[in-house]
Amino acid sequence: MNLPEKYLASMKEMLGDDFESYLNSFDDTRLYGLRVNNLKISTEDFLKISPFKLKPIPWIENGFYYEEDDKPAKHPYYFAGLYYIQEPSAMTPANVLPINKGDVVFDMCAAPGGKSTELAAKLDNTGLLITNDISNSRTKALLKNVEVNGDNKICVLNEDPKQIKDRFSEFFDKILIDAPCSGEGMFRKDNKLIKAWEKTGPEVYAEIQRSVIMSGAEMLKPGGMMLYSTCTFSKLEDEETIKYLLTNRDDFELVDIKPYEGFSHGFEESDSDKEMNISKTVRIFPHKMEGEGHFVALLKKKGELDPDNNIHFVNPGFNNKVPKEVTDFLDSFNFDYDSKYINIRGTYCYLVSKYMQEEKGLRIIRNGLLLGEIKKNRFEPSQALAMALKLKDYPNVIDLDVNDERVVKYLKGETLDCDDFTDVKNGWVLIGVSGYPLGWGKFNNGQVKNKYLAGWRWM
Ligand SMILES: C[S@@+](CC[C@H](N)C(=O)[O-])C[C@H]1O[C@@H](n2cnc3c(N)ncnc32)[C@H](O)[C@@H]1O
Repeated sequence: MNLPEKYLASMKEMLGDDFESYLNSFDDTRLYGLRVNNLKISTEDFLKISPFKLKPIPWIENGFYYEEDDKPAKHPYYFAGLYYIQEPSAMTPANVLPINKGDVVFDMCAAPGGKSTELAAKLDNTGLLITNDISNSRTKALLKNVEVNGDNKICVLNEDPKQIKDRFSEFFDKILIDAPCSGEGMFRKDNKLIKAWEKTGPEVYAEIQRSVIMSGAEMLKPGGMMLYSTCTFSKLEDEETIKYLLTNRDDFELVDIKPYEGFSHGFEESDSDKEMNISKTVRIFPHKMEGEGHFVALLKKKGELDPDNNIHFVNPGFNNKVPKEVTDFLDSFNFDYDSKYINIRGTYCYLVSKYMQEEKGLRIIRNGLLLGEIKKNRFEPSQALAMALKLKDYPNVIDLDVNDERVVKYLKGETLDCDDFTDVKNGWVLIGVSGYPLGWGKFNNGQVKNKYLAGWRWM
């Protein structure tokens, strides 16, 4: 592997005696990780049904290493949203940021959703998660991932944080900034990032990171917590970004992160670094533990946030009449909703978190859970709604065994013969795999017309 001279020199300076073992780590086998989606399944239950050779990631309760030939992205449970595939050290930020049920949370640089899906699982469909990315094309993958995950108290935005910081001033209880960075920690995993580093190095990213973290500081409530992370080793992008924040905002302080034997401390190089407690930040190095590389800093904004009496902005609700075909459908099964928060936009219906601001002036990719579409006085439930349900909540279900060949046929968009399901009634049917929803079908005398979202099909 050809690493840039300038990069090697900076790593040598940073690591000293450890430099050789860092270089040797490029010969180690690549690490693959998956994180169980506890919104849908407990880690214990997942382990009972997992077909993969898993090994626990010691510092992440719901994280596991898998082996390359396991191919978890080609398994029906992946389509059911039971896990998210993620590099092990990248699981750390969302794991470290403490989330309470009911929190209003902002994931500022979120696409494709690796951190947001875990934050949403911790929220357990309470509160609000605003998940944002500046790149419009990347928000498409973000939306898909939060929908597969089954999240319903979400809003996906496509904004530059600078543009919205005044509007969301002191709005959030928790903020996660997984900043755009030069990606040095991913060099082992992806050679393309080395070329990109040569074109756009730490200096360019450091400027963006300072802007993003300062916007985050304004949007956090006093007493709230903010997590800053990168997947790079550059001090300029890591410790220096935190020092920039702490120098400019004396209402922020670093907080201890639960230790793990493989974690390294951030570099504390001067008296002022010591005063700022820079060593409370955590570095993950691939020669010290089984993770590719990350930097994580947990910060608190001074003040008090009382989890039992936390005041949020509450939206008065939408002033639209919800058509009867929509409420008839939603009332036909076990679904908890307040019709005041159903927003009708054209033919589409959304269930929005009561903590979300008005949409006007925001570049919204999705506000709330897309419930479905009204078509000629009929209601068609959405793929996102199917993913947000539990199979037991819907009365008309075809639950296929994971080894049943009809599961893959369904995911490929094919019509299914299901006359062995004698109890199923004609009409909307929720198709499941071994107890977990995959999507909708229309049952008609033993045949299922496939309603799985075309863009999500198994290829
Ligand atoms: C490291 S990636 C995020 C990965 C994501 N958190 C995950 O775990 O899947 C950084 C993201 O920041 C976005 N980004 C770049 N500049 C930004 C800015 N000024 N504000 C918000 N997002 C930005 C990029 O488009 C990119 O998707």
